[in-house]
Amino acid sequence: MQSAAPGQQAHHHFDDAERAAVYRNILARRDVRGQFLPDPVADDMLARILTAAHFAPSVGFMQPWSFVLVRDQAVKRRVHDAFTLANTEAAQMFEGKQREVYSGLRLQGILEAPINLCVTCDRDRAGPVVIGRTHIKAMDLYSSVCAVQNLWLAARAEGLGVGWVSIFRQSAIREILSLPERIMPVAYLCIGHVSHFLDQPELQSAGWRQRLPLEDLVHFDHWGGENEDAAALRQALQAAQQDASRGIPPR
Ligand SMILES: Cc1cc2c(cc1C)N(C[C@H](O)[C@H](O)[C@H](O)COP(=O)(O)O)c1[nH]c(=O)[nH]c(=O)c1N2
Repeated sequence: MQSAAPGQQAHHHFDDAERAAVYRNILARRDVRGQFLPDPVADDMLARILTAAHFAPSVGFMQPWSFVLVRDQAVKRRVHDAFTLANTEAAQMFEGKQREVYSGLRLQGILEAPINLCVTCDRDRAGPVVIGRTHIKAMDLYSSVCAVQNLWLAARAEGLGVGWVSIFRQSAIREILSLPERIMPVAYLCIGHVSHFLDQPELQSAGWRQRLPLEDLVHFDHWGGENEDAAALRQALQAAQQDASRGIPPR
C-alpha cells in the first residue's frame, strides 16, 4: 500500500483502495433505462448525491445549477408524453435498418424511476460578467453538466441508477416544469434503485455503436500531430483501455 509522500497532507492522499474505488466507480457507472425498482430513495441518500452535484466545479464559482425534483406521477406523465412525441419524430430521422433498431431501443425510465430530476442552469446567477466566462458564454452550461456527472458517479456508489433523457423539445420541459426564461433545463434524469447494473453500455450491446479506440483520439501538439513520445503513450492507452473494458482497475 502506498503511503502519503513526505510533506504531503495525509488527508489529501488517496490510498490504493480509495484510488481503485474511484476508477471502479467510473467504469461501473451506467446509463439506466429499464432496470428501475419502485423502492423509494431515502432523503439522506438523495441529500448526499445532490451534495456531490453541488460540489462540482463551476466557472467563476458561479454554481449555476438548481434541481427540480419530480415525484408527482402526473408531472412525470406529462414529461413522458413529451418524450413519446419527440421519440416518434426522432425515429423518422434514421433510415432503414437503423430506424428499426432505434424503435426497439429503450431510451428512458421516466415513469418507473421513483425520482425524476431536472438539473438546470441559471444563466444570470452571478451577474453579467463572470470570471472565466467573459469570452465563452456557454461555460455556465458546461458547469451544470459537471454537476450532473458528479451526481451520476455518487449515485452509482450509492447503488442508485441514473438515466439521462434528452429526447424532448426543450420548450416542453420548460413549460411542464414552469422554468423562468433565464433558467435552462440542462439534464432530465431518472433516478432510483435498480435490479442490476449492466456491464456495458446498452447501445454497445445492441450493436448500435462501439467504444472508440482511445489511442486514435489523442493528438500531439496540434490536431493530427505526432511526436517521438506518441508510440509509447499509444501503447499505454491501449493497455489501459483493455483493462478498463475488462473491468480491471488501474495498477
Ligand atoms: C448528454 C447525454 C444525453 C443522453 C445520454 C447521455 C448523455 C451524456 N444518454 C445515455 C447514453 O446513451 C449513454 O451514456 C451511452 O450510451 C454510454 O452508456 P453508459 O452511460 O456508459 O452506460 C441517453 N440515453 C437514453 O437512453 N436516452 C437519452 O435521451 C439519452 N440522452
